[in-house]
Amino acid sequence: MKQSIQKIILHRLHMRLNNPFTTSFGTMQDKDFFIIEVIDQDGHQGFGESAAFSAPWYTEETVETTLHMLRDFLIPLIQKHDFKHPQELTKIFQAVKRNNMAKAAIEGALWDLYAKQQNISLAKALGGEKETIDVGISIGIQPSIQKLLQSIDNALQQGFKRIKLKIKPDQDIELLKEVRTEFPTTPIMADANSAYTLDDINLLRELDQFNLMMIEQPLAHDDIVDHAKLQQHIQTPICLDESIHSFQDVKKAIELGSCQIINVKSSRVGGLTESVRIHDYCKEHHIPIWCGGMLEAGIGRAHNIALTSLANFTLPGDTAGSSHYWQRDIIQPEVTVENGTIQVPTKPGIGYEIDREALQYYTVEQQIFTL
Ligand SMILES: O=C(O)CCC(=O)C1=CC=C[C@@H](O)[C@@H]1C(=O)O
Ligand SMILES: [Mg+2]
Repeated sequence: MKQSIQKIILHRLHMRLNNPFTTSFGTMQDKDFFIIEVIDQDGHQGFGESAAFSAPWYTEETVETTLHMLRDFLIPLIQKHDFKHPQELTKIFQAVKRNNMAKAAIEGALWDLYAKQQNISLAKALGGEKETIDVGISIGIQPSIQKLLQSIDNALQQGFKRIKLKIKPDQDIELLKEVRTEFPTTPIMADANSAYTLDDINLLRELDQFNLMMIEQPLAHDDIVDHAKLQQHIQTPICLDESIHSFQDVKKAIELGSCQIINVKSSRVGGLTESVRIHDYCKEHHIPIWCGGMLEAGIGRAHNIALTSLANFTLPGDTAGSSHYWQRDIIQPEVTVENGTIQVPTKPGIGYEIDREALQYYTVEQQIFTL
C-alpha cells in the first residue's frame, strides 16, 4: 500500500463545542486538532483525526506534541519504510516511544485508506460484525444538581442506553443519591478521572449502594496496583481508562484484577491495530469493553463507530451524535443516534463523506507532505 501513497495533508482545525465540557480538571469549549488526509495514486482519500487536547490534563500529549511527532518523526518513518498493511505500522512506529495519540491519528488515516483500496468498510476491515451499535452519553460536571438531572432526563428522552456522569471529591455521594432518587433504575456509571486515592476507600465503598454499572478510573492515571486493591474492597466494577496505553497494560491489569471492564480509546492505545488486539484478548478473557470518546469531530467519531462494531464491545460507548457536539460537523451525513443506536456504515472506509466546505471553514493551517 505504501507505494501507492502520494501525499499526506495535515489540516489543523479549530471547532467550538456546543456545550462546554467540565471534568475534575477544568472546562473545555474549543477544540484544536488535526485531520490527517492520506491520498493515493488512484485518488482514494483516507482520513484520521488527532485526539490530544491543547493541554496535557488527560494524557501527556497535546496538540503541539502531536504536530511535532507527526511532522518530525512519524511521517518521515512512513516516507522511509515500505508496508503492505496498516498493521505493520505498529512495528515501524516502535522507533517512537509512546505518543500514542499522534500515532493513532495517522494510523487511522491509513486504515481508512486501506479499507477504501480494498473496497470494504472500515468496520469490516477491522473484523466488525454488528450492523448497529448501542451508545450512551457522557455528561460533564454541571453547574447545579438541577442542571444535571435535567441533562440526564434529556439524554434518556433521546434514547441513550446509559448515562455516564463525572464525579469528584465533594460531588459524589450526595450527587449520586439525588440522581438515584430521580432515576432509580437507569443504567448509570461514574467517571472519576483519577480524582481519588486509596485513602478514600470507605467513601468509594459507599458507592456500592447506587448499583452503578461501573466506576471509571477512580485512582491515579498511571496506577494498576492500587486499583487491584480497591477492587477487592468494593463491589462496583472498576473500569480503567487513563491507565491503559497498550495491549500489555491490559494483560497486566486483568492479571492483577485491577478492573472488570475496559474503556478502549484507540487514540490512547496508539491506534486501531492495538485496539483490535485488546478487543480479542478481552473477549477471550471475558472482560467486557466499550469505546470511549475524546469529544471527536466526525472523522474520529466514524473510526469509533467502526471499532465498536466488533463483537466484544458489549457495553454502550461514549458516542453521541454529531449535533450533541457541533453546530456543523465535518462529515456528510452527520452521525445520528436513533433510539440509542447508530447504524454502522457499509460504504468503503469510514463510510461518511468529508464535508469539504465545513473542513475548509474550520481549517486554520495546512501542511502538505509528499511521498
Ligand atoms: O463524549 C465523549 O467524547 C466522551 C467525553 C469524555 O467523557 C471524556 C473525554 C475526554 C477526557 C475525559 O474527560 C473523558 C473521559 O475520561 O472519558
Ligand atoms: Mg474516563
